[in-house]
Amino acid sequence: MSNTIIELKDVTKVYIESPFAGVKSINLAIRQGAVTVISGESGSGKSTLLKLISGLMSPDTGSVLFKDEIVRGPESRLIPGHEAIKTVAQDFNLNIYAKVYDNIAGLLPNTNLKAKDQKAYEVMEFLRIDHLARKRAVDLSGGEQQRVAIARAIITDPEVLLLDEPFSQVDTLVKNELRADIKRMARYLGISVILVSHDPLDGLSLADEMVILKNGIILESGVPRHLYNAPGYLYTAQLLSNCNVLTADEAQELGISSYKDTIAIYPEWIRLEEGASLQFIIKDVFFKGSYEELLLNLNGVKLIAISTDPGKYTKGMQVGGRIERFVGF
Ligand SMILES: Nc1ncnc2c1ncn2[C@@H]1O[C@H](COP(=O)(O)OP(=O)(O)OP(=O)(O)O)[C@@H](O)[C@H]1O
Repeated sequence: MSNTIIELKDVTKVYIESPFAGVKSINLAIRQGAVTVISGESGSGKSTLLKLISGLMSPDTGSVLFKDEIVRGPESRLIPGHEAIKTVAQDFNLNIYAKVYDNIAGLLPNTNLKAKDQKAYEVMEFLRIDHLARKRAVDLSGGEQQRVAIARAIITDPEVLLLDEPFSQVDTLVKNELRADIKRMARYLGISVILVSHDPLDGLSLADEMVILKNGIILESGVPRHLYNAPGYLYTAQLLSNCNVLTADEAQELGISSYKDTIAIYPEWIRLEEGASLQFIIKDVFFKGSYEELLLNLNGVKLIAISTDPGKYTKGMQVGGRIERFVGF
C-alpha cells in the first residue's frame, strides 16, 4: 500500500526471562501522516511494540519495514535506531543542566550556524517554547520538558515520531494543549506519529487510528469512533468506557434478550425519563462536575447511568429509564 510508512509483518518478540510477555504475531500497517495510538492495559506490550518499530529492539521472528525497507535492530547498527524514526521516551532524555536552546540546537551540525539557529527557533516556535530558550531544562515544568523532548526529536526532520506515554507527567490542561500540538505536527509537518498510552481518552480524542493490544496481541484496530461504538471485544469496551457489564440473566431483568453471554451498556446509553417501563432506585449519586453518575438498582441489577442535570436526582429516589443500546459479547 502506497500510503503505508511502517509495516509490521508477523512480528514476535518474547522475553527469555518471561516467555509469556512481549508481543506475538503482530501485523500492522501505519499510515503516513496519521496519528496512531496504541492502547492497552499495563503489560500488554505497548512499549515493546514501540521499541521494535524504532529499531531499538529486534524481533525474534517477522520483520518491521520502513517504506518497504527492513528496520535493522541494534545488533546490526553502530547507533541503534533508524534515522528517520525518532522516539521520545518517558524519561525525556534531556541534558537537564543545559539550556533549552542547547538541548535542541545541539543535535544539528555546526557547519552552518545561521541555519542551525534558524531551525532551532522554528521548531521551538512551533512547539511554543521559544520564550524558554535561555532557561535550563531542569527549571521547566513537566509539560515544558515534554515539549523540549519533542523538539529534540523533530529537529532532525524525522518521518516517524514515537511517543511513549507522552501525557504521563502533565495535568489535564497541559495535556489538552499537548494533544493539539501533536495533531498539528502530523497535519502541518507531515510526521507520522505513533503514540503509546494507557489512557483511552488520549486515543479517542487524538487518534486517526487506534490499535488495541492485549497480552501482546492486537485484538482490533480502527477509527476511535467506530471502536468505541461497536467494540468487537469486551476488553475494548472496558478500556474505552466505564461501561456496565452484565450477565445474560441480569440483562434479562432489564428486558434485554440476547444469545450473547455478556452484555455491555455504556452509561450514556441509559436514557432517564419519566414514565419509562424500567423503574430504578437510585442507590448513590457521584458528583463529577459537569455531570453526575447515578448508581441505579433494579431487582439487584446495578447500573451506572449519567445525569447531565446535576442536583436533579438524589439517593433513594425512584427514576424511570430506558436502555437505548447495548453490545453483546
Ligand atoms: N526487558 C524485559 N525483560 C523481561 N520482560 C520484559 C522486559 N520488558 C518488558 N517485559 C515484559 O513484557 C510485557 C510487556 O511489557 P511492555 O513494557 O511492552 O508493556 P506495556 O504495555 O508498555 O506496559 P506499561 O503500560 O506498564 O508500560 C510485560 O509483562 C513486561 O513485564
